[in-house]
Amino acid sequence: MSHDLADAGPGAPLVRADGLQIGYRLPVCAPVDLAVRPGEVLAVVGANGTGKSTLLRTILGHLEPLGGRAELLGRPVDPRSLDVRAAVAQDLGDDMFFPALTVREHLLLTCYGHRVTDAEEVVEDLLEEFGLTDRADAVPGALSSGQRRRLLLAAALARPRSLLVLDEPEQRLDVGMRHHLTGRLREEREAGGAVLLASHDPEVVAGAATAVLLIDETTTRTLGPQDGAAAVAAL
Ligand SMILES: Nc1ncnc2c1ncn2[C@@H]1O[C@H](COP(=O)(O)OP(=O)(O)OP(=O)(O)O)[C@@H](O)[C@H]1O
Repeated sequence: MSHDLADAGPGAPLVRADGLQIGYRLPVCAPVDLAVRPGEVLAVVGANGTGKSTLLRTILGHLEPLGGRAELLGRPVDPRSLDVRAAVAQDLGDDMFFPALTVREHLLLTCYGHRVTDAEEVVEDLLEEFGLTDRADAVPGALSSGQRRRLLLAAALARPRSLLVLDEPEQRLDVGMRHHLTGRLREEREAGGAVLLASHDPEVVAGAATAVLLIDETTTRTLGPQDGAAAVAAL
């Protein structure tokens, strides 16, 4: 799963923010400090509209920071960098597909693009894991919303990565698949991967996170997984 990092030494944060101000001309929340190292899962939580998606997009370089600093792989964020694209898998929940490619072809394309050996086997396993085997020859337009979400997750997991960034991956999943996702994220960290995710799901937070960042307009707080899950449940 893991990809060698050019500059980051062992245990160095794969993603880091210092006094990072995020928003659209005006900040949407308090400045953010965070670091995610190999083997850590940081869950960003907060009420609707507090800026979780904005934070992930800024850290990935899709949005410019309003102030402060963000780093990926120990360097200022550059989403075009080959190292970043090779090391960072992401699923931000956007239904972005090639309309004429099937489910299986999307996953194979992802594997080929990232030089996955035994791509066919990897893809068949992911189809099975995410309950998509029966839909492998369907095009995205013919899928249900939940099936499209599972395809996005499967695609993020089909490729090698050192850092996985997920925006509310539990959305549109049934209880069983949310439970599976929790275990999958735990396995990711146990294998030395790093995960940064936004979540509204107490089970995902309690079961997978190693730390929780609670954000709102005026403050940010770092909590343990159990307190973080309780904070999510109380939102
Ligand atoms: N493209 C945009 N231009 C201007 N404002 C935006 C844009 N996208 C989001 N916002 C605003 O920024 C704030 C933070 O939105 P964001 O989507 O980051 O919140 P969130 O915490 O992810 O919310 P949710 O839990 O509902 O997904 C909200 O007030 C939102 O309306």
